[in-house]
Amino acid sequence: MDNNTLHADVVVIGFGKGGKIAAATLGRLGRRVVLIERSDQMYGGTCPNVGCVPTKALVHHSGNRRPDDSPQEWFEHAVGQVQALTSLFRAGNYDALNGADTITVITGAAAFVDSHTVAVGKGADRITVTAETILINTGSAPVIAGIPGLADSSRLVTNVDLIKNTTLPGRLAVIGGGYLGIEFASIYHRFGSRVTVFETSARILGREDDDVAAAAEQILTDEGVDIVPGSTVLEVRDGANETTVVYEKNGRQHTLVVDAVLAATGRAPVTDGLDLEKAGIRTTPRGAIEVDEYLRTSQPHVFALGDVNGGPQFTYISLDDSRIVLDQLTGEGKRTTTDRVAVPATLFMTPPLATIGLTEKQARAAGHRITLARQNVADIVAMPRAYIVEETRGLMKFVIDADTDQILGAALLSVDAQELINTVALAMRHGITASELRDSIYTHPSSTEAFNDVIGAVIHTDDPLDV
Ligand SMILES: Cc1cc2nc3c(=O)[nH]c(=O)nc-3n(C[C@H](O)[C@H](O)[C@H](O)COP(=O)(O)OP(=O)(O)OC[C@H]3O[C@@H](n4cnc5c(N)ncnc54)[C@H](O)[C@@H]3O)c2cc1C
Ligand SMILES: NC(=O)c1ccc[n+]([C@@H]2O[C@H](COP(=O)([O-])OP(=O)(O)OC[C@H]3O[C@@H](n4cnc5c(N)ncnc54)[C@H](O)[C@@H]3O)[C@@H](O)[C@H]2O)c1
Repeated sequence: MDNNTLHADVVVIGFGKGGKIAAATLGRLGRRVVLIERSDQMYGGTCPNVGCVPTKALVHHSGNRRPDDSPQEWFEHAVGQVQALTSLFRAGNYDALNGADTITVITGAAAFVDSHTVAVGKGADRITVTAETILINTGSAPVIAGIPGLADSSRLVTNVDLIKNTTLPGRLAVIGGGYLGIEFASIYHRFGSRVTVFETSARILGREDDDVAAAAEQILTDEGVDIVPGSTVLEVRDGANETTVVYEKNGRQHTLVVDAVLAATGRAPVTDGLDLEKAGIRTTPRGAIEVDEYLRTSQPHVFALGDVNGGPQFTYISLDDSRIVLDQLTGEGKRTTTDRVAVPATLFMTPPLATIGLTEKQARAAGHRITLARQNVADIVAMPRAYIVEETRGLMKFVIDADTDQILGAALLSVDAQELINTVALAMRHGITASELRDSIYTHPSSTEAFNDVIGAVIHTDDPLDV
């Protein structure tokens, strides 16, 4: 074969979490793997380059700014630190794969030629790769809402622009009060931007119970973030030096002048340019690649992993997708997406909001008789750590099945919540009851020992005997 025609056992399209883990594992097992990534700035995918890692590093740096530090200088320094970190991770990701004898990394956008062949590049530079198995791991990209003037605005920014630009926007409008919008609102406010969040729903964080979303909203508004729930952005109008956001709230029209507008209204699977139709690979009405519970597409030798398959958009889900695919390719072929129990999530505002399982609303709708336990962090006597680290804001809430004492769900808006939720997840997965979690021995002073108090702090029960 010439240099422009390769044959591999496995081709991976996209250097995301699931794809790279699958590539590394298969390479170690002696399979010939070709991984194709369209951008030399994206080795390792979204998470280490423009997603989880830089945003959480910015949470860290924004929290360290002292009142007398110049916002612009502090921000520029922070972006520099974050870029150094992401460069390091990017290089590490590239070397880890391309350094292996069995793995070749090609940089360029891949497209299907037929169901066993993908091509990269054009003309004399075109490389064609055929393979028995193909993994698609092309991730997701921001949805730009169809608001007049938004897509063409010179001040429209995405997570990628914000993370890389060293100029701190003086006034930032965030459209969307979900994970991305609230994390950026919290971060940029703490760096010194004047931040306004526009959310169409009656509340930000609409998936959470009202008491939890209200507590998160209160923390943000107390800090000085402006939140405009129940609003509709009608137009984004560029001026010479600034942009005007025109919006409606309670039937009245208002304007806000800003320096940047962040689109945070969701992310859609990336399938553009893949020429899926040439391979006979179907997509869903929402634009995701259609997969079964083993992540096989409509072509059984082609798998789709991570955000592109329309599943929950988290790095650890992409990682778990790779376990399912590897089990198909090298294991017993039993693992499926339906095996997942109690998948936690954390929104990294300050303090973080970590959630798992059913909300109170969902538990009631599902017909459970429930016991509710909830305490404000400031009132949790067993958790002096909150006072030690001077972060006593937030609350912890547990939704417990009154009949079985199993934990149905939890929402922890608290310092260290991103760690605490993993203990709750483990308990839920392994059938550890709420009482057992409450009565366990935890180190002191730690945040986990809050469970000793909170799970006993019953505020409501559906059990008639207890009323
Ligand atoms: C700002 C932000 C913060 C986030 N924070 C968190 C967090 O804290 N925790 C968490 O769990 N999740 C977080 N997420 C979500 C998480 O980043 C994603 O769910 C995860 O990265 C998806 O990984 P993936 O494997 O699907 O693919 P990705 O990591 O998105 O990788 C896909 C890769 O495919 C490449 N590609 C696309 N098309 C082609 C093509 N035709 N040819 C070749 N290559 C192609 C892309 O360039 C990209 O590198 C965050 C997301 C964002 C945007
Ligand atoms: N910490 C994390 O794990 C993390 C952080 C960032 C992003 N993510 C992932 O990325 C995904 C995408 O994040 P996201 O925040 O963009 O999406 P999202 O779905 O979480 O939130 C979008 C929000 O925008 C609102 N909205 C939609 N259209 C609107 C409009 N025209 N005007 C105003 N508001 C509007 C929705 O009601 C919703 O509240 C998340 O769902 C999450 O899976 C994860």
